[in-house]
Amino acid sequence: MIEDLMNLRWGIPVNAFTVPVFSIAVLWIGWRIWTFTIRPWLRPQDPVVLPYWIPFLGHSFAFFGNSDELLERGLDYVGRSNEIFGIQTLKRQLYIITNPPEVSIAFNDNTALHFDGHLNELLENFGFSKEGLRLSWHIPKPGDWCYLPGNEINPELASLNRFTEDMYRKQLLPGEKMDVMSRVFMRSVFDTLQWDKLDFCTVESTEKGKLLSLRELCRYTLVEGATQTMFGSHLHKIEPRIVEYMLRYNDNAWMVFFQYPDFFGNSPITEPRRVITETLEKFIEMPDEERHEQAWSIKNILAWQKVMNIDLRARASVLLMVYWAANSNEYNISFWVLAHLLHNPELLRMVKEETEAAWIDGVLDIKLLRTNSPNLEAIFNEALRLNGGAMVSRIVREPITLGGKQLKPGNAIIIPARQLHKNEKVWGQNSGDFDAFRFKKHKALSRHASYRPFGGGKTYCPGRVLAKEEVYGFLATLFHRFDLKMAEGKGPGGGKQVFPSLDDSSPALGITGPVKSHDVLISATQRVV
Ligand code: HEM
Repeated sequence: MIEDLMNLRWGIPVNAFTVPVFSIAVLWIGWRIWTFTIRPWLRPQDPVVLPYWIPFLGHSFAFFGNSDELLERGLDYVGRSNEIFGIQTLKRQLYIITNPPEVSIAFNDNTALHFDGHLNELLENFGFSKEGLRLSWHIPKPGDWCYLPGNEINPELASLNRFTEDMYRKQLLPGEKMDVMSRVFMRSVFDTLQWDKLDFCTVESTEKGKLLSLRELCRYTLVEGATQTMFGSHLHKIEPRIVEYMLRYNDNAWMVFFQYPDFFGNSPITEPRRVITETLEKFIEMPDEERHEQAWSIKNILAWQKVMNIDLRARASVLLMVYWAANSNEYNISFWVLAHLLHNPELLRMVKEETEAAWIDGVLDIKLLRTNSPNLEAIFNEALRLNGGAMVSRIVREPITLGGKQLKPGNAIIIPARQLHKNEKVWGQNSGDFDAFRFKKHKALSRHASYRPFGGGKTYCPGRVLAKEEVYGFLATLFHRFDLKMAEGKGPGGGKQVFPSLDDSSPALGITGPVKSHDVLISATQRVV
């Protein structure tokens, strides 16, 4: 029949090459018409799937490349109505949720939409074996090796994963334990930001002052600070270049999250991942009394991991996950806030007034700074809005109808911050522009369902208040010790510097940084304080 169709109908010569090619073409056209025209018409209750060319592979490559562009294409496909649509990856379909009421429902539903399935995948991606995974969910029962009633570490006898979550929440949410972390962080910033120690970000030094790279200034200072809050100086003693490796890890961390294939061990994530994991393993193997600078939560997590007897690699993987969460966003958000301030001297002056007011008799009052800086707060929120690209994910565990669409178990939902933060129906026609006073003029916007820089629901970032203290404290120290302005004549052709662009070349996990070759060069002089 195929031969008849080819020869008689279209006059295509019939041979061993044309018959299979023609058959595949017919099948492919049939698949496209069925999948993207007939089925959506027959099943309007299913989310519309953004059309793709290759069955099974779907949008996998586009998602790993520029996921932002792919999601925007999806929004265009549904007429920017914000109805739920699907994109197909190798593993499963991803339902993209961008309509504020549905976002709120999705964050609050912990039954049909579940984080644990996603956590299992994350743990495996980070290096857990099947056995490690089994042990990490095991709830101690009478008679078990790990059943230690009356123990002070885990009195509720929770599974290791639940215990770990409990530990970092207790450590990070506002209270005395968070304050300890904040103080350690600030001590590190005070130590790093010394005029004679700025080599790590100095591009040029003259008698009049220094030319600094904003990018390097933020990257090193903030990751160094976060490392100290969790591990004190222990990791540095094992691996002096730990901050450099962590930054390289961060630059490519999406490869771990999305299981990007590592061809022949040459992936840019391979070396930093190996070095950090080995460093953490050596840290874990140190006697407890020698790890005296570690954070309270790290000490407890390691103690219960030991009771559960999970393998060393799995123990290090958990630490790496928490270490990554604690340091991967602050340097990028600091970069963007400072880039806006340096490009607008009047904004810089206003913010400096606020940060200077928090220095009382030479001591920085971090609580005063956090709660009493309305301009800085508005600029911080706006920078989070424009550059926050987290894609929160949950696995669909039970059938659920959301926004009139039926979501199928086994697939996943994605709530993409960037698309929520650019929704013109919420943020207006200038949603893509930086408006320094947007959040000052409309205070309720920071609580809007379409504003999610810190995620939401069960995994709502526990470090959000600490993050604010860290970023504000960094800026306050910088402005107190140095006079900074945008360097003149460093732009194209010796002109004004161009505002850096967002790097959207790979899937975003949190605050996205600038394109790698973009920076802001700063003229800095030392202030006499
Ligand atoms: C501007 C800075 C920060 C941003 C934008 C940010 C963003 C986020 C987001 C979007 C999530 C949710 C991820 C998800 O649901 O998949 C999250 C979770 C988390 N964040 Fe942050 N974060 C920041 C700072 C911090 C800091 C400073 C720490 C710790 C010191 C931290 C620790 C965590 C932890 C442990 C989680 C996991 C919570 C859970 O799964 O229960 N974050 N963060």
